[in-house]
Amino acid sequence: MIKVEHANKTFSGKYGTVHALQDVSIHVEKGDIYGIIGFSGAGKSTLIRLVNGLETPDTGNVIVQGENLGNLKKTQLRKLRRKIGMVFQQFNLLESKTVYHNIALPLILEKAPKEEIDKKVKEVLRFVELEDKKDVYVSQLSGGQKQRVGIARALTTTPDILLCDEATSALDPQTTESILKLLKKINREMGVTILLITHQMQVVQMICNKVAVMENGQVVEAGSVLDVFGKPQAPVTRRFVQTVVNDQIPESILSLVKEQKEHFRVERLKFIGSSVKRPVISDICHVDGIVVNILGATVQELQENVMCVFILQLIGAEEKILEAEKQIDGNGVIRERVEAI
Ligand SMILES: Nc1ncnc2c1ncn2[C@@H]1O[C@H](COP(=O)(O)OP(=O)(O)OP(=O)(O)O)[C@@H](O)[C@H]1O
Repeated sequence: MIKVEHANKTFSGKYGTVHALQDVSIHVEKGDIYGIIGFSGAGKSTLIRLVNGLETPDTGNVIVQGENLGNLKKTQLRKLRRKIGMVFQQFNLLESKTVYHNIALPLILEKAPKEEIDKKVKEVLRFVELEDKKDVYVSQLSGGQKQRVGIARALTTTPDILLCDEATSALDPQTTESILKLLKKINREMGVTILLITHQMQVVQMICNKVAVMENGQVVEAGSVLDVFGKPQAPVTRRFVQTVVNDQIPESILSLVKEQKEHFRVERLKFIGSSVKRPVISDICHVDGIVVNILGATVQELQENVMCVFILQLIGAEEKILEAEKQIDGNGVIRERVEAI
C-alpha cells in the first residue's frame, strides 16, 4: 500500500545541512495501523510529507498504491492525493466557519454537486458522532470535537489511506483515548489504512499493529507491535517501551535483593499472546532446590493481546538455575537476565 525505499532527504540552510532522512525504508500493508514514533527532530514529519508528495526524496522511492510518486505528473499526483486523507495536530480548521462548512470544504473545492456534498457530510458527521454540532461554529468546540471535525473532513473524499500527524498530541488523555478509538473504527469499518506519527508510545500501544522507531533521521527498529514491545532492541525503543510497560525492579525491592547472601539470578519474563496461558512459574517451582521470589509484575493490554512481565529472583545453585532457565525457555516465553544487581 505504502512503500518508502531507501529514502534520503537533506535540508540546507544558513546553519548547514540537516540529514532529515537517511536511508529510510518502511512498508505499510493494506489494513495496517502503522505508527512511526520518535523524539522531536527524528524525521517523522519529513517522512509523512514524502508519502503525501509534499516533499520529494533526494534519492530513494516513495510508492503509494503501486504508483511511484517520483514518476507522476501533477494531475496524477492530485488524483492520488484525493485518496489520502490528512489529520493534523492543530486540526487546521476554519474557526469562523461551521462544522458543516469545514467538513464540506474538500468537496466544495472539487465543485461536487450540492446533494452529493450534503449526503456525504451527513454520513461522516454520523460516523464521528457529531450530528448535533452540524451548525455550530468550530471556535465553539472543544479540542476533541475539533479533532473529530478534522477527521470527518479527511473522510469526505472516501480515502483509502489516512495520514495522522500527531493527531492526539494536543488532547488530554481521556479525549486522546476517544479519538484513538475513532481511528480504530475507521480502520476496521471503512477499511482505511492508517499511517500515523507520534511521540507517545500509548498511541502505538492502543491502536497500532506495526511500528517503526526513528532516531536521527533513521529507522532504528521496525516490526509488529508485539515483537517490538516484547523484544525492543535499540536503546531508544527500550526508552519508549518503558514509558508504557514498567519492567524495572522498584528501588525499595532492589536493596533487599542485593542483601541476599545465597546464590541467585534475577530474570525478566515476558508472556505475550498464547504464552500467557503457560504454567511457567509453577514449572520452575518444581525444579528441586530452586526458590522463586516474585520481585515485580505488570500486565498490559496490547491490541487484542495481553503482555505480562514478571521479574523473578531464582535462588539456588548455579546448575539448578540453569535447569530453571531451560524450563522457562521451553515454554515460548521471552526471558532476559537482569544484570548489574
Ligand atoms: N523545511 C526544512 N528546512 C530545514 N530543515 C528542516 C525542514 N524540515 C525539517 N527540517 C529538519 O529536519 C530534521 C527532521 O525534522 P522533522 O520535522 O521531520 O522531525 P520530527 O520527528 O517530525 O520532529 P517534530 O516531532 O519536532 O516535528 C530536523 O532537524 C528539522 O529541523
